[in-house]
Amino acid sequence: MRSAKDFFRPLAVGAPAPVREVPFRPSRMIHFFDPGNEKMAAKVPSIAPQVDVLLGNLEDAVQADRKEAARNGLVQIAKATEFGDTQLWTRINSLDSPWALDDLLTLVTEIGDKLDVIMVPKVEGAEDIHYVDRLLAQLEAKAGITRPILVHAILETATGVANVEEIAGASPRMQGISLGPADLAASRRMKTTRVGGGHPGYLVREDPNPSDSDAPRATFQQDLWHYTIARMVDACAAHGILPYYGPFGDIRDTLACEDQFRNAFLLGCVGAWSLHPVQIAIAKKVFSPAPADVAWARKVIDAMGDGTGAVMIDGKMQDDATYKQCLVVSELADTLAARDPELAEAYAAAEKE
Ligand SMILES: CC(C)(COP(=O)(O)OP(=O)(O)OC[C@H]1O[C@@H](n2cnc3c(N)ncnc32)[C@H](O)[C@@H]1OP(=O)(O)O)[C@@H](O)C(=O)NCCC(=O)NCCSC(=O)C[C@H](O)C(=O)O
Ligand SMILES: [Mg+2]
Repeated sequence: MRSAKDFFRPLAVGAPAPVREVPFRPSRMIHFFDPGNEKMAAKVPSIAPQVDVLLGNLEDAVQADRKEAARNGLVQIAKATEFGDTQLWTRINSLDSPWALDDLLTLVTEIGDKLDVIMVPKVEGAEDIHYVDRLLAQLEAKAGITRPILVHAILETATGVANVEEIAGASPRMQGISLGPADLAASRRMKTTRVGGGHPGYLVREDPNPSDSDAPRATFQQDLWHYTIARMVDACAAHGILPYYGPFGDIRDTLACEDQFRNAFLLGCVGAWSLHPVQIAIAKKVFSPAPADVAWARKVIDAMGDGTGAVMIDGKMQDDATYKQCLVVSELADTLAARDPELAEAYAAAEKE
């Protein structure tokens, strides 16, 4: 067994030192595109400034005979594009596929200095992260990369969910985890045929009316993903990494997409995937705290002084714990406002009201 003291030592001679804390950079939307698709690739220069993260997807949704085109397309795009503050991520093929090794070999040696995070699909346990961790260190050393590339796992098998805590803590490279509801549904043998979102059949029904057994009984649709997201959020928080809702496949149902994203935001997620340009604005809106909430949080922080004790504000009791919640909202708002001048203005205006 390796000593805990070795955790922050490079795994290969010449590789950069691992990070001690995951940098919190805005990542409200991880925008997926297929780098081998000419139409999507042509949109990269205009989409990059609108999104927090641009992700060149090499895995599912890229046809088997287009895998190399996608990989090479990403190399070309990364070399030709100046991304500014926007992060560049990729999703490699799954570790048991014929493409994963070449994905890593090519991307790290060709564009490793531009890649912030590598998303690894279908992660089942710490051993998958350990494999990627060592290989990345060797490739970083070979390519002369000076800052470590971080790793993001997708939670999309029943085994992965069972092992989510060990995955979250498997390496200092771990940046975050996303829910992969489509593969997870298949892995669990759920009887859905969707990518994320709810299902009208997954519901709770109101009790019968004792005085009128024929009276209609209301039903309430439940969230299929609540358990998994809550578990993922706890695992991520315990290990200081970031949780994300994954994809919402019904592109036209922007309202339900917004609801799913908001549930995830309220439960602790910092972002979601956007699969189509129309989902970018939804994620931006949902994963940026509302100006009124930020103004309230700042009012509580100002009133609470050193954050201890109890006070009443507008009829509501505030104490150390609400102070801490308000710090979460206010600090997130500060980070996002530093990237987004419109948001900064909206927060400043709400504070004056
Ligand atoms: C979902 C799509 C296939 C829809 O594409 P399309 O039918 O072309 O949509 P539109 O006609 O509305 O597109 C309008 C224009 O916008 C471009 N476009 C579309 N999507 C993107 C994008 N993501 N980035 C950039 N540009 C985009 C179109 O090319 C049109 O251009 P033009 O004709 O010039 O105006 C498509 O959106 C798509 O493929 N999206 C990505 C899908 C994807 O990445 N899927 C994988 C992630 S989800 C997953 O893997 C499941 C998960 O792992 C799990 O297990 O849960
Ligand atoms: Mg998947």
